[in-house]
Amino acid sequence: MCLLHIKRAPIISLFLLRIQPENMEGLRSKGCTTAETTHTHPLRSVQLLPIVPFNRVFALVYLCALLALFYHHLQRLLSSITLVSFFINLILFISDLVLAFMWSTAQAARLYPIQREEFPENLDKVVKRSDYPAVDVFICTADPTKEPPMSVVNTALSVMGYDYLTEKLSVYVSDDGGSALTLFAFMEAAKFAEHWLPFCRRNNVMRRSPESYFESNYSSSSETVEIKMMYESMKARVEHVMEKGAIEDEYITSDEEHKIFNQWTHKFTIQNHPNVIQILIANNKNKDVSGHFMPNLIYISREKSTSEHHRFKAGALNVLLRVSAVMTNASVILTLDCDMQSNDPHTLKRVLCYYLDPEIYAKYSYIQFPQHFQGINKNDIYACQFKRAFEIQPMGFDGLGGVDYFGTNCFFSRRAFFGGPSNFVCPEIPGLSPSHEVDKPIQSSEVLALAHHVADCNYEKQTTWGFKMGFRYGSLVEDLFTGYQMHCEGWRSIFCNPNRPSFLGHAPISLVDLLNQQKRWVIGVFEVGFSKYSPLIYGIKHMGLLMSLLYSQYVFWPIWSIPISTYAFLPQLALINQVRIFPKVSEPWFLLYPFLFLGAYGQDYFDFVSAKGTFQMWWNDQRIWTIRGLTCFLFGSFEFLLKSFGISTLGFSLTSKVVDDEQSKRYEQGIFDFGVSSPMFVTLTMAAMINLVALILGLGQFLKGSDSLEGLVIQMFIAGFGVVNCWPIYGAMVFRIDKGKLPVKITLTAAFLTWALYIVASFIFSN
Ligand SMILES: O=c1ccn([C@@H]2O[C@H](COP(=O)(O)OP(=O)(O)O[C@H]3O[C@H](CO)[C@@H](O)[C@H](O)[C@H]3O)[C@@H](O)[C@H]2O)c(=O)[nH]1
Ligand SMILES: [Mn+2]
Repeated sequence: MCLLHIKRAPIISLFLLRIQPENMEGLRSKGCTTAETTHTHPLRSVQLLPIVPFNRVFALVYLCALLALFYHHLQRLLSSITLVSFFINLILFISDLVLAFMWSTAQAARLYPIQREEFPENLDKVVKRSDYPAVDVFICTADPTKEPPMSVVNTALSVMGYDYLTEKLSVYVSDDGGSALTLFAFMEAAKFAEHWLPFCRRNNVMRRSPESYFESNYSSSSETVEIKMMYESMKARVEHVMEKGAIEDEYITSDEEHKIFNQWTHKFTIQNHPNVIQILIANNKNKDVSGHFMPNLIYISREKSTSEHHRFKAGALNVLLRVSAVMTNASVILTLDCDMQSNDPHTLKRVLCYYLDPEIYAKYSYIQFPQHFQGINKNDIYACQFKRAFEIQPMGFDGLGGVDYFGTNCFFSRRAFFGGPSNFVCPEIPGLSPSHEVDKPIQSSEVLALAHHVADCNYEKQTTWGFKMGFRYGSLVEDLFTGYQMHCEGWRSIFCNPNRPSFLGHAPISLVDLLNQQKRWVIGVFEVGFSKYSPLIYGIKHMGLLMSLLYSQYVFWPIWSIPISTYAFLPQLALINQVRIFPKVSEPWFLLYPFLFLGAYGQDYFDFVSAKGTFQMWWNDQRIWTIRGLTCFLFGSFEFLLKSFGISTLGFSLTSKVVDDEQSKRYEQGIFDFGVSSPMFVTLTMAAMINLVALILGLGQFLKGSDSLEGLVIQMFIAGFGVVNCWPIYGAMVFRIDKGKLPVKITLTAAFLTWALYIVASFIFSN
């Protein structure tokens, strides 16, 4: 059976097929020879992006310009007369070296980007519905105050509503917050699901999270009014319980429920408590109001003990992997964060367009869908969409051998958690093996006893969980690390980006939340980049040059802060002191600079708009890139250093999913939100001040008609560019009075430090 149909861009592809990386081999050989036989019902196609030839030629041209630049750099470095000029030249050289390295990593994504398409409508013509594989969904939550249970419940309902064989679907919820309130919300949700699931089926609802459905423009009828009332009353109960912080007796309706909540004894704390595993819906038992079986719904709060490291989300996912192996052991696993929801009930069919092919199942470890977000403001001022990482570069990764794992919206083959495709790592008990057949109902006492055993917090001792099996430990970005390790083991992966987003989620919408989130990522990626698994040492041996280069872009992500900080301060300080550090307009070397700048920015802009971005979005995206360079990249790197020296330990600081009304109003209006006194804002404000001062002084000289100006054009341009980028900061510093303005303390600290920097720089430059 061949389910593959390769569609290629003409002419160039013939050439490209010869030089494409071997990872595409599987797709190619199978596709070419057997596509014709099932041509009438293809399930998928692959296409090379037409931009590829241009990308390759441009990469060559740009490379030549870079070589010229470094020749010029070396020349200047060797001809430096004073120590000061030597150091300035050295800093510029290092910064440009980092830029060039990051450029080369980005090229890896531009050499072979592919786009896939699936045809789930053909599925029924090729396979019987009863042959569909079982699917286990993993949803993680960790704190009921930062991740409101109602929103987690909506996530679960949205996937429980998948258009699939309900007897083959199971939803596992991991609650690292160990909260009875979250469990209460899920017990309510299980009751509501009896009405909600048949309602969605009958009305062919596309967004099966009730909250989003009722926010949308649905057509009102007596049925919708009724179900909405049911939903609102459930929501009111959950929110009431949340407000009280406890479940009052009137909300507990049976002895069984009493027994469940009695597990929360006075000794029960978040850091120290026994396992709670609760089967809320069992698909062999519970039926919805229309008589249909429902998907399994299982709540798990794994055992925690202050003496055992719980390994954050990766630890939670590994518990889910084992408990689900004992209960249902589905061959396909979906991981979902609690801030994501299904936006398309037919997504599983799309996944089957790949996984029904045993060839694909044997070689590909996961199918990653992009993270799309709702509630992003018009121009995405904080660049929350991460278009480059979630949409553009994944196509490049995919063409080379496999997209990285984003931590959510990803369908794994269970087998991939147990060693490479040709190197099976056997779990310590046979009941956890991906090939093990579950033959007992999930509520049976044996199954439950084993489930409790494998969820114990010391179960992993003396096993290879987290190192050779399951989700990987050792990095705060367990997602990137896990996907990376799988690629090193020889797995490939698929990027699937349908027109209608399959998932929609929430991104942080306050600047400080965003920077803190990315500070955690910085630490996490460095934990990979500077480990023995670094792509430049380990990866290159296992995945080849291009894949490891591309991964390097992610694991060395924070080193952007070297060139960004240099270009945010050095040319400006030199300009203030009338010191020239770039070529004059009349020198031929001058031309390199506009070419390199416009070339990089232009290509980036093109990539961005090709992924349905707008000019303003792109502009905001590059602004946030510079802001990151001056804030979370710097501070995260520093924290990573402290951690490496054993001075501090770092945890997974959850991203808050709650915002106040004023904050979201400002966000909707596109106004930057500073508000809190984060030290990260100090460096940012300093850069804003220096750039403004440099530009004003530079313009002053210009009006005076000073001779030296010809040499300072590049510096003037950089300061001007800096000022335009810092625009929102000046407003927040001086003109605004709302709560989101820059705190006075920050402005004053930054002003003092800027002044100190200015004095020191003047002293240095005058010597
Ligand atoms: O000890 C923990 C910590 C977190 N989580 C869950 O992990 C998910 C992601 O946490 P969040 O605070 O939303 O982090 P983000 O930075 O928004 O998440 C991105 O980055 C993470 C890695 O840092 C990935 O795990 C995520 O999938 C990816 O979306 C949430 O569902 C949490 O409930 C746990 O289950 N246990
Ligand atoms: Mn998140």
